[in-house]
Amino acid sequence: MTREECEALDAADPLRHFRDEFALPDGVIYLVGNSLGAMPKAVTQRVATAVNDEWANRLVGGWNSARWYNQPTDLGDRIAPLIGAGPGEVIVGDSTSVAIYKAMAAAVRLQPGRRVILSDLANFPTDRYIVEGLVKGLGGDYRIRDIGDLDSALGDDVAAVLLSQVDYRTGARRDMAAVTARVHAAGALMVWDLCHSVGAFPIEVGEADFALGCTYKFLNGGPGSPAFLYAAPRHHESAENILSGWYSHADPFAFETAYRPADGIRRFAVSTPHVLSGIALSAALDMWERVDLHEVRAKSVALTSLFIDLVESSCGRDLTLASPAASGERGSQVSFLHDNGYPVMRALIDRGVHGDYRAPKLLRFGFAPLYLRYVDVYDAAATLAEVLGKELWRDERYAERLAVT
Ligand SMILES: Cc1ncc(COP(=O)(O)O)c(C=O)c1O
Ligand SMILES: Nc1c(O)cccc1C(=O)C[C@H](N)C(=O)O
Repeated sequence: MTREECEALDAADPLRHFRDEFALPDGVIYLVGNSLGAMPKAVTQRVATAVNDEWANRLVGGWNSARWYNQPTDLGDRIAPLIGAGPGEVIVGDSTSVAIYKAMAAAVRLQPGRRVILSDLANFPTDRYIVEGLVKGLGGDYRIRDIGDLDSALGDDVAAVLLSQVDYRTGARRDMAAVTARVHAAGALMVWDLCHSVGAFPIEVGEADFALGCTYKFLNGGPGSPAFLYAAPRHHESAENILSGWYSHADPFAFETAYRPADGIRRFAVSTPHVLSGIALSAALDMWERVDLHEVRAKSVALTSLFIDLVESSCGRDLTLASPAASGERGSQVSFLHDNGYPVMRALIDRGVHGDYRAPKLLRFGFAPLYLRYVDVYDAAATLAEVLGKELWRDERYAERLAVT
């Protein structure tokens, strides 16, 4: 494909108008929307209003008049359609790690007599660390088993399974419905981490028991924006929130001495919402209400396929594709292996192409269809070919490790 052909694709792109809604620095091709999404311009005004009007003038009254108190469920209801859930099924707050803790604790305690949690060693480390902490906290004879081959790992001792739909390293995408059905057939509950899925393509939570994810990647909620947690309605009455803070109480402002869980999804809240972070997220969700996720998926497949084709034809000898070659098996990212992945990525970023590096050898590129153009993909592949072809990464400046990679 030529650059002119990419320009023609951009001109015909049904999502092209969304790019103007983002603040993007000049000269940057941003391929890290799978880590921290770009900022929707509308956030500036929305946060300014929240601070200067709602906080400054309404003071504590803002909990009622600005609906800060309702933010966890208001935002949850707006995220629900993005994951195929309904109103009253999603709550927003805390971080993904905290949501994992709550979901896994609830799932395990719904399964008396089963003591094994299946966890994927390749999952993002926090998922694993949180489950290890939970097992210690629960005491008794709870234990973790690595998934490896799912069918052999499933048995009548398995209480719950935790998996990411999209692998953070390779971008490989699992079939949620098929996996959930296999887990249920073995009598276990299914908990999905949707961090790398939400906003990247349409999701159907379907029969899943719990699902959670962050809002700062493809949803563009901003650094540290709150996480979401879905609980299937069939569990609302019986599941327990291990972090039984006052926001999960049936009547928080009754200040009762005894804990009584709220009905519905509110029982999975914990405490005071991070209101300003939620406000930034709400501005991003205003935009998502106008987005067709099927168009997002179609463009994501086209962008990732184009990038793979261009990179393999220009510098295929230097790199090994770590993502699935079949587009149906990928999320919205492409990863390549290179022995000197870290300095290669630093050299790329220095030339305006922002991807990220995951130890030990991975170059990772995320494709956010709302603000990326086909020409960006073309130019990014050309810059990568130049960095590799001229060995521009062999510069001592690129060896220094930054704290966040
Ligand atoms: C799959 C996955 N789970 C969880 C997290 C992060 O969790 P938290 O938002 O709690 O830092 C990330 C990325 O940071 C992730 O990629
Ligand atoms: N959550 C992050 C952070 O607090 C600092 C830097 C990066 C992140 C990320 O989100 C990384 C991302 N989950 C990953 O897939 O590697």
